[in-house]
Amino acid sequence: MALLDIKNLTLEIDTEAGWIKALDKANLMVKENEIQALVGESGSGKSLIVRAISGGLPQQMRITADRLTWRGKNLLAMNGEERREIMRRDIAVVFQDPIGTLDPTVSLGEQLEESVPYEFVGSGWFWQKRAVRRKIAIQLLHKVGIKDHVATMRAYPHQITTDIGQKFMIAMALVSQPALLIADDPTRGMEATTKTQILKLFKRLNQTKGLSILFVGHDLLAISSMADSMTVLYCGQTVESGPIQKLQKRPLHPYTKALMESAPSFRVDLAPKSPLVTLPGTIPTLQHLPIGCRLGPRCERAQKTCVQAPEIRKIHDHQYSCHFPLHSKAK
Ligand SMILES: Nc1ncnc2c1ncn2[C@@H]1O[C@H](COP(=O)(O)OP(=O)(O)OP(=O)(O)O)[C@@H](O)[C@H]1O
Repeated sequence: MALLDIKNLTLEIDTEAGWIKALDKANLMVKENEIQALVGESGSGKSLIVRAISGGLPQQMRITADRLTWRGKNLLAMNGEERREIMRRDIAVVFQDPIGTLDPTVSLGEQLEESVPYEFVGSGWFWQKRAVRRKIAIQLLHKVGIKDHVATMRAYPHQITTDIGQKFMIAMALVSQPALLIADDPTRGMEATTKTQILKLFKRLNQTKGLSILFVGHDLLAISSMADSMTVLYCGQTVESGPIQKLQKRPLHPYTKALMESAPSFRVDLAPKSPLVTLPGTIPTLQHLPIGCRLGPRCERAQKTCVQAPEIRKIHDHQYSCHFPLHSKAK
């Protein structure tokens, strides 16, 4: 059974121009023990999917879905408390801008110790419980590659670097031993060495602890080095998903191909100094969304039919939504 299963998720935002579909029937599945990447250009709706999973959307957003389940249970039918319990124990999210989500007035050590679930602390006198919390916190910091736990635990959020901040937030996320870690663009803006450390950490957690990871981002090189499968989002619509090697070797959606080609080293067959092939135009704003397949105006394979949104088609574990996929006879 899939851990997380999202089918036809639509998220509308109330804007001055009325309700706008920022996500239009998006699909995503994360299986047990896998690293699933969610990729797409900036503004394609990746963070909105993360917010829809986390719950607690602001009033100007509303969602509908044919399926939004966690281990088969309907998240949309749950009350606030049930939903929070899943987010407390089963699903952990590392958001963008890690340090901004911490309390600036409390030391990192205290914040981490406080977030250890009471179930893990056991019974005893308060100083015994505090010692258990501290031990768990130190172990977590070492696990994420923070060696100097003393300095880190004493520090306040404004005193640490972005890299330590990101590792610290991963430690905070792991404290409840979740089954799924959602990392929203966790390596954005990081220098190469730290990025590699974080990616290796994710891979290790996946391989040794069986942690499932939803890795959200646009760094295709990083993603190809660690993810098992990939879901590609364009302007709020899921265009393709499947095992990463299949998408890499033989993408079926023109957008996936363009995305791959925009990351030159991702393509094994690209000759040195080849010109970069990218799509013409830019991702449309929410106020000017094309009808049907939203890639239409930028797609050289588009035809009249593309004003109707394509249904999902499947070839084994490879799914795509395109009327005129690559490698097909049409066009
Ligand atoms: N609170 C909001 N009000 C209005 N529009 C919003 C809001 N949040 C997101 N959007 C719009 O929804 C679209 C998708 O945003 P989202 O942040 O999910 O993109 P993204 O793929 O995560 O981008 P990035 O990679 O830059 O983080 C964008 O056009 C964004 O401007």
